[in-house]
Amino acid sequence: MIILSAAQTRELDQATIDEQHLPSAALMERAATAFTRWFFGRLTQEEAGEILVLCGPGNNGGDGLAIAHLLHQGNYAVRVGLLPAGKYSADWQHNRRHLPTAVPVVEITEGQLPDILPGTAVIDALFGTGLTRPLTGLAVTLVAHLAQAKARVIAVDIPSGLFADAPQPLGSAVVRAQHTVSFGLPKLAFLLPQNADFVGEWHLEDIGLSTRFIEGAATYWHYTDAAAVAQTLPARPKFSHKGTFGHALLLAGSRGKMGAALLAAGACLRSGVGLLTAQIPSLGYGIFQISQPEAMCLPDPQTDFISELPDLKPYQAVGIGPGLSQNAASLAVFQQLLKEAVASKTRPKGLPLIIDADALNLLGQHRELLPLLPENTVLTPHPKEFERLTEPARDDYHRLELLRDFARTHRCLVVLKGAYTCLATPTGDLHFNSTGNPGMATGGSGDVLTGVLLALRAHAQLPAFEAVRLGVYAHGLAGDLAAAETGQAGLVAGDLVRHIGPALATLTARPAF
Ligand SMILES: NC(=O)C1=CN([C@@H]2O[C@H](COP(=O)(O)OP(=O)(O)OC[C@H]3O[C@@H](n4cnc5c(N)ncnc54)[C@H](OP(=O)(O)O)[C@@H]3O)[C@@H](O)[C@H]2O)[C@@H](O)CC1
Ligand SMILES: [K+]
Repeated sequence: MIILSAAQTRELDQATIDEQHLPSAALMERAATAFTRWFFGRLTQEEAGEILVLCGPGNNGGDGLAIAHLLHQGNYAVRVGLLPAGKYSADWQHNRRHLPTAVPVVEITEGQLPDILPGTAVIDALFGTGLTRPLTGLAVTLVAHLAQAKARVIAVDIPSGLFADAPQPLGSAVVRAQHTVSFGLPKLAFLLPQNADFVGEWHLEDIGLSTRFIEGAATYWHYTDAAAVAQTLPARPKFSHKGTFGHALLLAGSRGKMGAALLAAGACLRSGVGLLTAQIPSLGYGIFQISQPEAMCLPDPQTDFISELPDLKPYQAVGIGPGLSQNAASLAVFQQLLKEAVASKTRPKGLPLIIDADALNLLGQHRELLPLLPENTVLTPHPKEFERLTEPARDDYHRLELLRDFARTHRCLVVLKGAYTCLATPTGDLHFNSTGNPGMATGGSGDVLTGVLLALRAHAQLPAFEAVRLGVYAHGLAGDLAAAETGQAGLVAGDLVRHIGPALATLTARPAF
């Protein structure tokens, strides 16, 4: 799925109207019908009580009027509050004329704000994607009134006052919704932590927007849903052998952090790698061999950390970082790895690398190493690690700019971890992930991701970008499958390892018939 700017969303609406020869009020009717379908499925007449629909002067307000009409037809008790303005959109006027007189309508003024009892279901249709500036005057008073009333707020398309694709000035008034029911495509604003309190839980409703326009639209924002990754993992041919799926090398672990190495190794093995070798400090040799009998183990001469890089010839991908520690010896190993991973005659694209955790911190301290990264190297920072590689971000939108610039400049794949993990590519595209849950905010989740990505990058048939997008999605899906069993609070990283196989199974190609 793609994500469009507010301006492109307007073009999409227009393209749909033109292509399908629709009166524009008919598209609005579709939006209102989709919204009420969602609403009917969520709240009965008794649960909803008397609903208040707040309508602004544009098409978002027009949606609100059409929604009020449909709720009334559905025997819900509904009243409308209108935000007065100098001009109203044509479709707003159409829906205002057709609103049954049995629906009470009040024009809101500073002196006459609507009564809202705690728990009242309020539908926010004040402003949508046509917002051109922060709210002022009466709209600000109304937003504050709504917040104070402790209402249950459901936003139509987007919470009023929130820009769909850009930050609003600090302190701007924005409606805080518990639910946002949006049309067609997700909005960038929904995916950023700074907007979470405004957007609440968001839901997408299909209103039959022009697929031709969507397919041709130029955007670098993407949303990885199930359709984007379906059948990405090649099916295993009957006559395959362990060499078919690659031999991966993992450099991980130090005293007190052997768990990170074990989690990454377990995840790599469960993600279909042919062979896995792990270079680990020798103190972990026994526990590693017992816990991961399927992996081969190279004990480092050092007891507590890694100090040597093995011969890289046998390997199709290398993962470095989980639990590594940041001492001089690990830095030397990391530098050596980067020098040897560069493109050569035998490996024209360079050696696929996954760089995580302490290896990212080493990279942040030694940015002179950045030009050595082979093309399509995978970096998996969380926001703090990313900041160490670049600079502190002013806000979430600025962080996305930094992310995009970084991936383009260094021609690498950067996985910025968090809710809606964002994968930035060398071409400047940003892919937000749709799977995962807050239960995964627990120690070791990142180590598991490194293991998954290591296996998929070692796979000969998966191109770099497809491998990483698939791995990020499958990792989140494993988290969702695990949380269904353990609950979010009870989820630990080891549960992700147990569920990564079933997650990948749902994303495997079915043989053509
Ligand atoms: N197009 C379609 O067919 C479909 C559209 N759909 C729906 O329409 C929504 C988009 O509608 P929209 O473009 O009319 O924008 P919307 O946000 O309602 O209001 C803009 C108005 O507000 C004004 N204004 C702006 N900022 C302001 C501010 N801070 N303070 C005060 N005023 C401000 C602005 O006037 P301005 O002063 O900027 O000229 C303009 O008059 C979309 O979110 C979805 O819900 C669906 O029904 C599907 C079909
Ligand atoms: K709204």
